[in-house]
Amino acid sequence: MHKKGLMYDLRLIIKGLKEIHKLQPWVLPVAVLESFFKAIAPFVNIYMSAKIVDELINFSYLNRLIVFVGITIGLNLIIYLASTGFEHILNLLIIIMVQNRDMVLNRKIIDMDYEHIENPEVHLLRTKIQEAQNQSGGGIYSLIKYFGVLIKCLVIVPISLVMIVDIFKVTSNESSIRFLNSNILNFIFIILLLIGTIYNMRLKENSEREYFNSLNKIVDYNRIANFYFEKVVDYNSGKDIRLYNQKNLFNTAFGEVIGEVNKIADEISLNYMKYGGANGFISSLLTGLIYIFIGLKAVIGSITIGNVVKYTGSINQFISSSSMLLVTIAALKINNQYIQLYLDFLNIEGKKYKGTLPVEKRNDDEYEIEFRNVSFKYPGTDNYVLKNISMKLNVGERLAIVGMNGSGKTTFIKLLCRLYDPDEGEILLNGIDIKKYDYDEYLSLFSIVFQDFKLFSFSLGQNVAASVDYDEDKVKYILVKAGLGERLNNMPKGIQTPLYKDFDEEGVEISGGEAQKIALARALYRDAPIIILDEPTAALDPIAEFEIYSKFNEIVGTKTAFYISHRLSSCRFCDEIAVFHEGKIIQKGNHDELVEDENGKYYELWNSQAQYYKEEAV
Ligand SMILES: Nc1ncnc2c1ncn2[C@@H]1O[C@H](COP(=O)(O)OP(=O)(O)OP(=O)(O)O)[C@@H](O)[C@H]1O
Repeated sequence: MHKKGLMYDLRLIIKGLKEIHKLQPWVLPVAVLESFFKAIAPFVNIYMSAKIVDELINFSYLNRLIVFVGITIGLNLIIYLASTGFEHILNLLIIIMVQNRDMVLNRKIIDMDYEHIENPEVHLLRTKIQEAQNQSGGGIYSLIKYFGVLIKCLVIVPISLVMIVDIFKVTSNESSIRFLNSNILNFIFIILLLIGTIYNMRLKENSEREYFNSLNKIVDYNRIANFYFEKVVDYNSGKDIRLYNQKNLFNTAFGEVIGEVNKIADEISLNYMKYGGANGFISSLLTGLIYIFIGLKAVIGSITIGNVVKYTGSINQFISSSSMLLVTIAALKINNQYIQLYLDFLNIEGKKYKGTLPVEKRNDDEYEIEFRNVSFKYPGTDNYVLKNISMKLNVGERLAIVGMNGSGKTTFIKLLCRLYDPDEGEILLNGIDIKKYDYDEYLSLFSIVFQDFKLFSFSLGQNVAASVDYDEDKVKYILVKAGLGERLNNMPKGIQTPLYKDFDEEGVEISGGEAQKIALARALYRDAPIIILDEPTAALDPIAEFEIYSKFNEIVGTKTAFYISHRLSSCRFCDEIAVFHEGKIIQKGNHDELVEDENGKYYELWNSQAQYYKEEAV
């Protein structure tokens, strides 16, 4: 929880401005210049109009009049050119700043420790930032906008005060007009003006606060609505929605959210009517008051007619800018919550210990891996998913990991490739704790196919090589090896064919089994010394599965291999099988040894599957 208060708000605004400066160093100076020129523009006209009117009334020299008109036109032109020029530059810079901001956020996610990616709180934080941006530009974008308005108000308020101050000078003591030219009238005017202005400011501030609060609520509902929308348009969810007739479920949930959003939209309109009406009324009173006061001063001759223009214009500028100043401060305070989200996200720290030790490059692929008393529970949970795991995998060996759903097999692999670090115990590579190795070098030892692998809407070749540039012959060779030769021949652009139709109409849709073969090919292309396959054949047809198994030794070669599967028959070719149960390794050995232990879990699992095959065969 962050401590709130004036200093907190100020500090946050400064931090936000520093971020803006990092994203695009020219945005702030250009915003200041743009606001400055916009702020002084009305005063040039107010001041020069007063001069021209006075000159017209006391007409003496045409030349002077021409000079005043010339100066007015000239200054207007310069200020117009400067302010529109800076406005254009600023808009361009803001576009660049926004792109850089998105890049910073995306890079942060890509570089983040994996455990943060799986953390729903981090996900929620990122979604909230995105929603605030989509909804109202909340965050960095709004900060630069409000900053510009703030500068403009901060320039206008003192200038207007300087321009007004003369009106309060008492110039004559003539008894008939003494009251009209007295400090008492000035005092009454100032008090009425202040009361009206402050009241109007409060009204505007309240109105904006309520508006922002309502927007804030909409951000939350929009997040939910977007979730449903994404699911509805996603063709993968489309099947389930239709087949299980979940249309009503979605329509009702969507309808409820839209209903809530509409309620808030009504609130906003009501709020505008309520505050807008009151604000308009007070503003009219104030304008009347100003004209009466200045008119009286003109009637008694204490100010010139030209100055009537100057004072009314300046007072109006003062009133509108001072209330805008307050509104902007309120808006900045509200925007601070989004700035805080942005900073919180950027400040998510990597907890992973990053070692520096280079991994020994071995031509013989002699890498030995040992788990020593490893225990682990997922962050934010209390249950150990792995308990006191100890095992050693010798060079070139194939280890099969079997066990019931949720017994910890995938988690074991996640620890091995340091997506998480163990809470207790250590994992060793050639006798050294894997944390000590340079992380990227360590990861380059592994070719992994997870069961929930993802392919992307790039070309087939780029998917296999996981890179923009690649060795085409090698990709083709490996695709054939992974059993995708025939499908490749049917692809319109061969390995250049884009996968999926997200970005390219010529993209091809692929089946689950084909996707699995491509994922396998990606692992093989990497040619790392340790290969990990998590349910690599689950989506394959029996023939493809048979082909992969029969080529398994050829595919794996001299590599060390970890192999997770629920099909025990496919684990028989492994040197060792580890049976996981409730986070522990309860049995170890090769198939023949394990199947002999009639009281063991492996025997139970094996028989339940074998029985199924036998029954099928009958
Ligand atoms: N990110 C996570 N956060 C919290 N708990 C998790 C997370 N991922 C997995 N678990 C839990 O850890 C346990 C082990 O999961 P794991 O995926 O390792 O099992 P598995 O043996 O691979 O299962 P399966 O055979 O179904 O793939 C499960 O109870 C699961 O709910």
